[in-house]
Amino acid sequence: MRLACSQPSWSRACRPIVAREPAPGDGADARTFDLIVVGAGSGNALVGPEFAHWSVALIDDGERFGGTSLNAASIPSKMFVHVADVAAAAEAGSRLGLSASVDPVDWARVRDRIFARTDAVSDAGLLFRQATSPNVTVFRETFGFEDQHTLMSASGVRLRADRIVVAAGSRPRPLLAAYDPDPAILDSDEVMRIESLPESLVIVGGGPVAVEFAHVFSSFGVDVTIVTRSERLLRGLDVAVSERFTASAAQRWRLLTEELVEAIDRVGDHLAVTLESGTQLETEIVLVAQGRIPNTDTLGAAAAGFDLYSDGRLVVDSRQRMLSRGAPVPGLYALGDISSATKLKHVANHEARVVAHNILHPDAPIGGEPGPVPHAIFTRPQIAHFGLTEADALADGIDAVAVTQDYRHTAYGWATEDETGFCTLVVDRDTGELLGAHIIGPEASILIQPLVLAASFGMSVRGLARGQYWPHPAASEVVENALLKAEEAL
Ligand SMILES: Cc1cc2nc3c(=O)[nH]c(=O)nc-3n(C[C@H](O)[C@H](O)[C@H](O)COP(=O)(O)OP(=O)(O)OC[C@H]3O[C@@H](n4cnc5c(N)ncnc54)[C@H](O)[C@@H]3O)c2cc1C
Ligand SMILES: NC(=O)c1ccc[n+]([C@@H]2O[C@H](COP(=O)([O-])OP(=O)(O)OC[C@H]3O[C@@H](n4cnc5c(N)ncnc54)[C@H](O)[C@@H]3O)[C@@H](O)[C@H]2O)c1
Repeated sequence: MRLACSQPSWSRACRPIVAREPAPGDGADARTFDLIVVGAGSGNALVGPEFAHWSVALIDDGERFGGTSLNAASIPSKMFVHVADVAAAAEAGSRLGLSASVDPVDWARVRDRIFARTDAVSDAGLLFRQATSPNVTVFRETFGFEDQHTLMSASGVRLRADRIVVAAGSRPRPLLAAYDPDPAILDSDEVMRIESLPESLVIVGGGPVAVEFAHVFSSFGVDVTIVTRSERLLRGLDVAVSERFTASAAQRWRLLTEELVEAIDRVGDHLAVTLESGTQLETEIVLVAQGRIPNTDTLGAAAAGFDLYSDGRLVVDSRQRMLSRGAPVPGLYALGDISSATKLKHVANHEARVVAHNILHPDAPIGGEPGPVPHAIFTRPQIAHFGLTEADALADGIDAVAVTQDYRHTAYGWATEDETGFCTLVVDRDTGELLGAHIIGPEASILIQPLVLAASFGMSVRGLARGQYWPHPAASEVVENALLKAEEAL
């Protein structure tokens, strides 16, 4: 297998920048702006027309402009997932009386269609900022804090502002094992741009990145092995969902649980992966999917005196203000992966709206989450969830009841011959309100939304199913029936 580029396309040669002790007069020779935004992912979206009269420095060191979601995460990965879904649906046709198969996947066409679209959006976004946003100056290199209001780049550019937004995101956590750098040991930033499909892939990790890419590559005919230290995949989810998914995954992928990678060695065309148990795997490429670490180190955030969690995230209050020694630092805000415990794009987007409002309207600040945060995982089958599991609710001393509706007992489930899908609702017996919902099955990412709506607006499940029409025989009848069961159980 050849890689599209010998260097990881997303690697940044950024060294930690250690801040000096702030000194009086520091930053005097710096270029001064009304606002500095570090990170052109969700941070770029924050700078709307309402900032037209502000001078803004927009800093981003990514090889492609526009942040992780556009260039290396949610958007391209879901474009690959769509192709994988089409391939998987064709393969599944035999159970329904349809003979269909997938010819060898034209990887180059699949990949190039996706990146032609996202690269064009990235290029257009940069052009918009550089050519048609006269108040915005774009800086394309790594910056670090010199003091709490001054940033300095490796090349010596110094910028200063009273208001700074830190939206610098996160990066893949490196593999803790003995290995020499090898172009076939990849992270999620890199794996989508490989030159050709490998015959085999070992994925290290058991979270969303692992299971989404396992679905993509296995649907494209790659022999996939997952190595995870946990006893099952997606361990943070509702236990029944995690168990059902793990059982289904084990039928399609080689699954090695409670295993750690000890070493990776190159042997000719292949990599030899040695696990702590002594098991040896031979593979063409390895995908490291062991979570992400916030970019606070490259920013020198600790040395600048900002409060950090033990996992390296910036501490912010409900208004997204950055803290130093427990107190908000005037004018400084953070958002997205660099500060949020929930590393999701819709969370970063919401926080960007909060920050923009609070900068523009300091006398009428807003903050906090608008409701439960849904999380959809685009693997096969899809998974979506929010809120508490039944076990969480009981542990919190809440009088909760949980009900489960299987897909296979609905007309949609008959049509698709679904055997694995279900929807579990966790409901507060006192109020009838939804505390959580956990869905595994086709269209889960869409089916979750009426439940998010009900929970966000404090609706009781009483009357929720009967008080509206549900199109028959759509997948949404799974949710309708679950709500009817919940009402009966109260
Ligand atoms: C493979 C994958 C799939 C995902 N799929 C989904 C999904 O389906 N749905 C979902 O909601 N979420 C998904 N996520 C998570 C989502 O991508 C992130 O939560 C989101 O991109 C975070 O956005 P952000 O604005 O915080 O940071 P980013 O978009 O990462 O922006 C930060 C920017 O700051 C720049 N930067 C960092 N440090 C510095 C510095 N010191 N100086 C200058 N610039 C700097 C970086 O180059 C980067 O461009 C996925 C993540 C991955 C890895
Ligand atoms: N559909 C989506 O919304 C989506 C898709 C992909 C990624 N994401 C986001 O991107 C982030 C990264 O995803 P991820 O799957 O890489 O991370 P994750 O943190 O969810 O999972 C990481 C996996 O690696 C394992 N791991 C961590 N450290 C390890 C170590 N030292 N040794 C062995 N195993 C280790 C964990 O046990 C876990 O199985 C997540 O926060 C997720 O929310 C979201």
